[in-house]
Amino acid sequence: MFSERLKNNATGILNRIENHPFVTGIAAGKVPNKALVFYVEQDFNYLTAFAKVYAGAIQKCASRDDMRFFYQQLGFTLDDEVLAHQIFCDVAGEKYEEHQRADQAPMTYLYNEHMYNAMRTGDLIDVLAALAPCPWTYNEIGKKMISENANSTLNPFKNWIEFYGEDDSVEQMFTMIDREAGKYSDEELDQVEQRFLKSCELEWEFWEQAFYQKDWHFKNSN
Ligand SMILES: Cc1ncc(CN)c(N)n1
Repeated sequence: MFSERLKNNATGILNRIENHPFVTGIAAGKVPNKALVFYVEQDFNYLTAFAKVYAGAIQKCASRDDMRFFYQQLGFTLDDEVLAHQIFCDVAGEKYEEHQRADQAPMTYLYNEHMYNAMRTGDLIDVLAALAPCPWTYNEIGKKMISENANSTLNPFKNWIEFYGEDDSVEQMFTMIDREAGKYSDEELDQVEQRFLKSCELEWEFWEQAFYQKDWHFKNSN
């Protein structure tokens, strides 16, 4: 299966994500407030772009079933994922409403443009490959934390861990990717794989950016 190849070739990156200090901090129930706030501000921006790419994907669908999947996921991104941001804000003692207008930091810009590029220039499989690492890596992170009992009632991130660890909707994306893959040559599938791996790398970059609050170097220089 093509999706197995994608996942296998991303194992190294997934491992680095699972061991990133932001992510191990969630499992341990301790993440610096500055990192949580930077994450929420950037993720609000990222999820807005993500929702627009889901909307773009609908235009590339041949069936109503595929359209419905993206439509439902669009609702999840716009409405349900608010919960994950709210948890981070609660832990940091911040009001969520005050963190929804930040400019894009460099990696948010890069990740958003990477997804938009797939939507503008690619087929359905390209869009799926660029989007799937978002739900995939979070589901893997959450499942691992649950398997290690990091979701105890003592952990303030318990609901965050269960929210992502129990959302396996990405499996439908991998099923669609496998169905679509049959239509493409080996060379074309190599390109699809590159889109997937770049998104996986950008997932790691996104944690890194928030943990160290990496912004544009010359943002406040004039
Ligand atoms: C950057 C990023 N990647 C993934 C997710 C989980 N949907 C997220 N909220 N933000």
